[in-house]
Amino acid sequence: MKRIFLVGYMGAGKTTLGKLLADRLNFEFIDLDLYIENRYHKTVGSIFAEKGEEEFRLIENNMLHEVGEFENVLIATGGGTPCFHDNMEYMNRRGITVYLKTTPEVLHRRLKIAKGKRPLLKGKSDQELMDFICMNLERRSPMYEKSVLVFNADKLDTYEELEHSVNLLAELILERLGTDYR
Ligand SMILES: Nc1ncnc2c1ncn2[C@@H]1O[C@H](COP(=O)(O)OP(=O)(O)O)[C@@H](O)[C@H]1O
Ligand SMILES: O=C(O)C1=C[C@@H](OP(=O)(O)O)[C@@H](O)[C@H](O)C1
Ligand SMILES: [Mg+2]
Repeated sequence: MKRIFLVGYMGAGKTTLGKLLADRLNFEFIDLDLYIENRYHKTVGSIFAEKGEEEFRLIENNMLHEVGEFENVLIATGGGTPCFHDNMEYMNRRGITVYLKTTPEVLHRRLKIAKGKRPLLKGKSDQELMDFICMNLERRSPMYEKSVLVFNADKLDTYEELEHSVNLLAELILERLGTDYR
């Protein structure tokens, strides 16, 4: 079953780490948000604004089921993906799920500078952002924790840290896949 799903909160590093990890494992990289944006010719932000979150979650569910049919792919999901519809169960049936786990403090530091293109965070003050992350992460964690693998993704800030994390995670996944792709 050569299909990997990265899950975790916004800012956990699914997109950043995912790209490098896919290269390392020789898997095709798919970012679910980008896949949706290409298909709908709209940004995630404008889908939220024009159709609302409920409609976005239906689109996300449909597109997940589409990419979940592909082989040899590493899919970076959106932070909310595991928390709606049958998505988490579906991913666990279709491949290896990996939870990129991060503390609220690290997420806050990253998202402070990257909240603009995330509709759920837009316009929040620093304090509001911290409160939202803590509350929302607590609610979502039980879904993330259903992943097959859990990986600490707090250290992705420098190139060295990122490379180290990619190496560690690649080892973990290769072990799980039971096949040597190196
Ligand atoms: N090149 C970069 N320069 C500065 N910060 C970055 C860079 N790449 C990622 N980050 C930070 O790390 C966070 C994690 O990025 P991302 O991979 O987009 O997370 P996710 O896909 O899980 O939401 C970003 O929101 C940003 O704060
Ligand atoms: O957590 C969420 O509900 C969302 C996370 C985003 O993806 P990232 O986790 O890549 O930021 C994107 O799918 C959308 O803005 C909603
Ligand atoms: Mg992302």
